[in-house]
Amino acid sequence: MQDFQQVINSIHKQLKDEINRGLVANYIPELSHIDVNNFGIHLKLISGENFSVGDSQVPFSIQSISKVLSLSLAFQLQGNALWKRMDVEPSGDPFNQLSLLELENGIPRNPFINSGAIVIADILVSQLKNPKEEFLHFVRDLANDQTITYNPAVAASEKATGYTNYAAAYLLKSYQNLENEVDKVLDFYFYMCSLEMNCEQLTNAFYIFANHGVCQQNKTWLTTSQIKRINAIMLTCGFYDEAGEFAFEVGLPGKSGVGGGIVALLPNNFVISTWSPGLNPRGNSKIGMQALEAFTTKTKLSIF
Ligand SMILES: NC(=O)CC[C@H](N)C(=O)O
Repeated sequence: MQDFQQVINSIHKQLKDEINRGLVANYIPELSHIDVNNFGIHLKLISGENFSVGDSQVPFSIQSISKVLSLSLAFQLQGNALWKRMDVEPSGDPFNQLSLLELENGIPRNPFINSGAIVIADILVSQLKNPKEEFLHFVRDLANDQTITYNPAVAASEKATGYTNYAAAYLLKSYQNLENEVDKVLDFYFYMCSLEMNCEQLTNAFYIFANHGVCQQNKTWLTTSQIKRINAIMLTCGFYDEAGEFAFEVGLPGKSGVGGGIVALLPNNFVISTWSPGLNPRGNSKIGMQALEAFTTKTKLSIF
């Protein structure tokens, strides 16, 4: 077996002093205080073995990574009916782009751009009695970790400044693709994005995507076919308008968030998470992408 600890140690060492680390997201004021020098990696093999380096135990705002988890819960509850309300095509546009939504009559391109994730939030608000509590329980159970929580200050900060998300939600409403009131749906959406997890917790939560829907506690959460579909959407749409570049450089399905986290996986093999809060111009973690490119190149483990 390869010496995975040595591989991630060397990647961490090589990138930890890189001067150009990208810029911390500041459009959500509460995220702008995060130290750009944080850098952690956690690798979990399908066997359950763990390898960690750097700030892998420090919780951070998972932001758009939560969109994979909300899609999973909505898919579990609604099955294929949810595809009537959104598509599964990459947008090739930034995550908060609105013009496509108008052009395509209120049907979001995919569940990982903001408008698609707002429709998923609407589905969960309709289906669940206490959406915030039940979504949090779902994530905690998936990761087998009851310490995972929301950060209400981050949710409030985004609520106060999230005008583009309000615009997207009103546009969806005008096309009758939002059942609930805009404020109610966005309140849940902002909480969902404010979830805090560390690299290890993320690999635990995403273990099911590498293991046909079955978590480490042997519980089945989604069918093999549903997992296949979610992994396909992660590969084609997981990195906003940089999904092609991520597939080209890294070659794994994955998802990023503006908090600087990335989680990626190789089915039947491993889940890996990185956190480095500096973003490139397209909103993906700069150092995280470089670390994952180095990982799949050094280990020769990618879907290609
Ligand atoms: N890409 C992201 O991580 C964006 C999530 C953020 N909460 C937003 O809606 O803008």
